[in-house]
Amino acid sequence: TGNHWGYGKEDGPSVWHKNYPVAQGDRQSPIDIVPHQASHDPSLDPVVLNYDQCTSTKISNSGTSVVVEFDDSDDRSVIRGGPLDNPYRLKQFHFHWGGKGCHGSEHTVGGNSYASELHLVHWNAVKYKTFGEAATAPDGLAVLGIFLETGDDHRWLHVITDALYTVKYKGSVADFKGFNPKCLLPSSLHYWTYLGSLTTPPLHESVIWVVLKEPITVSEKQLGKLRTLLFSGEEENERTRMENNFRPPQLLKGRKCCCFYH
Ligand SMILES: O=C(O)Cc1ccc(OCc2ccccc2)cc1
Ligand SMILES: [Zn+2]
Repeated sequence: TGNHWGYGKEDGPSVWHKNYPVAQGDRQSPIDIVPHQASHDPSLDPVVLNYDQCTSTKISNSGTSVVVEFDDSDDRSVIRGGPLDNPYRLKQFHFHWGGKGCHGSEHTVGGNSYASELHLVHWNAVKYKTFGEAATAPDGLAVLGIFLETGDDHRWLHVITDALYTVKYKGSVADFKGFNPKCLLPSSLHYWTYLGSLTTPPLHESVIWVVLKEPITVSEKQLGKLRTLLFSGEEENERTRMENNFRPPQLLKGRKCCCFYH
């Protein structure tokens, strides 16, 4: 119905352009990051995450991912520095992942994809009044991308995976207070940055991407719990497992990807 989109054959990334023509724009995400072609920009500052006062409010199944929301009524949780001219407020984080044994990150590195990718979505509350307004502005959003690779259990991810049963179906929402995403960060904040877009419709070209080089490690078992979520709602008789909810890399179209070491 209408602008409904998904990750299936009929409604997936290859047909999004029909309802969202910007899908074929000049600054679409994700991209394949080629480390040796990324220019080292000495003017770039370290990225700074102030997540200390950060607490989550709720967890929900958006029908395309699992989303943890935050109270963004003040600057208690912000990302600043790096390529950013202002502090950007944390609004939500969500994941993209593959199917059993298949990789599911959105960005790729030298053509290689990771098992999954975590997106921490922030908005420029200095220049824009609401998230919705920022989401349509060229410098409105800053998304921190963190790769997940499989290995040992992640020490803190179980807090999220243990709550997934409460949001199994599309449209479900549950309380999810007190989770601080700083426990999901890798040890290094070395990053790549480039100008891109939302990786899901409406695909607005409003994202300054900051993609961390160092992945975090989660277990296959923990990733498998993400796949117990459903794309479908409780009322639907079709039960479609939520997996492979990633968009493949898009054309660079002349963009430069910069990198920062500190
Ligand atoms: O991280 C990503 O996948 C990009 C992304 C970031 C934010 C986001 O929020 C949903 C949304 C944004 C703007 C308008 C309507 C809905 C949707 C996608
Ligand atoms: Zn995302």
